[in-house]
Amino acid sequence: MNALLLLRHGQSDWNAQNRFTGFVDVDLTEAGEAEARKGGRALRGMPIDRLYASTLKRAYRTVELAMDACGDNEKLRDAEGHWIITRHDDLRERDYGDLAGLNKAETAERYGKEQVHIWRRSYDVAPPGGESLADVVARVGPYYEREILPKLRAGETVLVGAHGNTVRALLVVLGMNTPDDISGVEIPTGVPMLFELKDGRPTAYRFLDGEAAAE
Ligand SMILES: O=C(O)[C@@H](CO)OP(=O)(O)O
Repeated sequence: MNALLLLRHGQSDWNAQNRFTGFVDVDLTEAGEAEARKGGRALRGMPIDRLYASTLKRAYRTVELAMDACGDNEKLRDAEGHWIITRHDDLRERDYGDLAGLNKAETAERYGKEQVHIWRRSYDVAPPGGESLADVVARVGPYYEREILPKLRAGETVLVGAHGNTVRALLVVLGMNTPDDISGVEIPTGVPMLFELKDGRPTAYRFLDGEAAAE
């Protein structure tokens, strides 16, 4: 049985500092690296055929660390021993535009909690100079249909290393959530999500907990 696996990156420097990140290419914290390894342990025994990630290092480094901790899957390494990961800009985090780099709590004090919540969690209101979740759906959806869905239909198990808002966008693309109820969905860092498939299309998902798997 094949599956789709989504993995939000581990904690980043700017997650830890509570700053809007978006397209800014910040690295993982040590805690984020540990989360990635823990997520990888939860993937042990999964017959993974293909790896995808965004072009941002917090996403592809999470996939690399998870795969290191996962063991096996040697066919997914290149001649130099690096993990073969298809990286694409369409899988990047939502562009936070003018908010990138700002502290989230300070921004809420300045513009009001409600306004900041709208920028962060509404479906179709974009933060100034940035992308709404609907914009992210419009770039992630076609990439998924074009690149990933055919692999699932061919029977492959695919791991995608992504971001909070690209995972949320994919939940809409996959029909797990709607534009109306996605605002209440938060994605934990470094915890793999396993999607069951029917005719290559995801029908349901659950989180795989690394610690439980390690025990
Ligand atoms: O700052 C960001 O890029 C994202 C993810 O960390 O933040 P938010 O959860 O507010 O959309």
